[in-house]
Amino acid sequence: MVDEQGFAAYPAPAKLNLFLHIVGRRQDGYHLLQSVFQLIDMHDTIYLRLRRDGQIVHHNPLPGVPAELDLTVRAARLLQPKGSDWGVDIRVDKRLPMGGGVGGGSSDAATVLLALNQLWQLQHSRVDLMALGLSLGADVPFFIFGQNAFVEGIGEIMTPIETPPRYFVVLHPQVHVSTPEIFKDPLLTRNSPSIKVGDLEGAVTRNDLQACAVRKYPEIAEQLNLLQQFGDARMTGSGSCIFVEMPSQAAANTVLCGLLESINGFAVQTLNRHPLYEYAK
Ligand SMILES: C[C@](O)(CO)[C@H](O)COP(=O)(O)OP(=O)(O)OC[C@H]1O[C@@H](n2ccc(N)nc2=O)[C@H](O)[C@@H]1O
Ligand SMILES: Nc1ncnc2c1ncn2[C@@H]1O[C@H](COP(=O)(O)OP(=O)(O)OP(=O)(O)O)[C@@H](O)[C@H]1O
Repeated sequence: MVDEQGFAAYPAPAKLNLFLHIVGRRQDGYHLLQSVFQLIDMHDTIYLRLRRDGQIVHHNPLPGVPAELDLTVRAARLLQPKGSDWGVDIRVDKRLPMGGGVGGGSSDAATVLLALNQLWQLQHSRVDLMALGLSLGADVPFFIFGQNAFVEGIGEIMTPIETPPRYFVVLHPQVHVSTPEIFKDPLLTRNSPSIKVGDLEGAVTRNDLQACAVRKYPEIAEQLNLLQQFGDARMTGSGSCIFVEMPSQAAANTVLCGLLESINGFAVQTLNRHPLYEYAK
């Protein structure tokens, strides 16, 4: 759907890391992880309008993120063929908590790659877009993959998995967690035993980054305590967001309504596929 200014809307959904184990470290310092990445129905919306003057223009840069550093602009530049007159106007309706561990920036970048691949008639394959996306962030390939997945490597090796429909309460403690800072922590567990995708059912799992984040940010510890009364609450990614499963959307809403107004939260439902899944082959 195109609005009166000629912009078309493209969703950029969030993810939860249902667990995240660190199983090793590469020579370059990047960590080898194992995780289940689950798409959820909370999303940013990216508005795109084609240009034919080769320019990439961001109309509403995020506070603290200069346009040239925004992952949407970087994704468009990465995809733009050299000397091409294809360009794009970009507007972002930011809903996903930044630095929240729900992959907002990565998902925005993936949505731009998927949408512009079509709008600019480039016909890159899904695999090519995933490889391009990895240079923007470890989570970008997952969003281009577009299916819930058991993820390994630094985030680039994906095995699709079927996950049942589920409901979660997601809370956003108001702290900005630095991902590199958490990964650098000398106390980080880096030797969790490797598991096989076939052994996922019934496996005892956790988020290895959580202990470091809880030590550094008491706000995360407090809200985890709060959610733990409802179930096995844990952190997603490198935080700060935390989540707990609920039996239904109504139960998730009831929990949210019972929280202090100062607490930021969402009731979410899982997605089976990325809404732009069909944009890549
Ligand atoms: C931990 C996750 O949230 C899981 O979804 C992501 O893998 C993090 O992805 P991201 O926020 O897009 O992070 P990136 O921009 O790729 O990496 C930020 C920094 O985190 C560290 N990093 C990240 C991913 C990884 N597998 N090992 C790392 O050591 C590196 O120091 C890197 O410079
Ligand atoms: N379009 C964008 N949306 C959000 N952040 C962006 C964007 N472009 C650049 N950034 C930068 O990326 C940083 C991380 O943002 P993001 O919201 O993706 O973190 P995250 O949810 O913790 O990611 P992850 O789950 O991948 O660790 C931001 O603090 C911001 O400086």
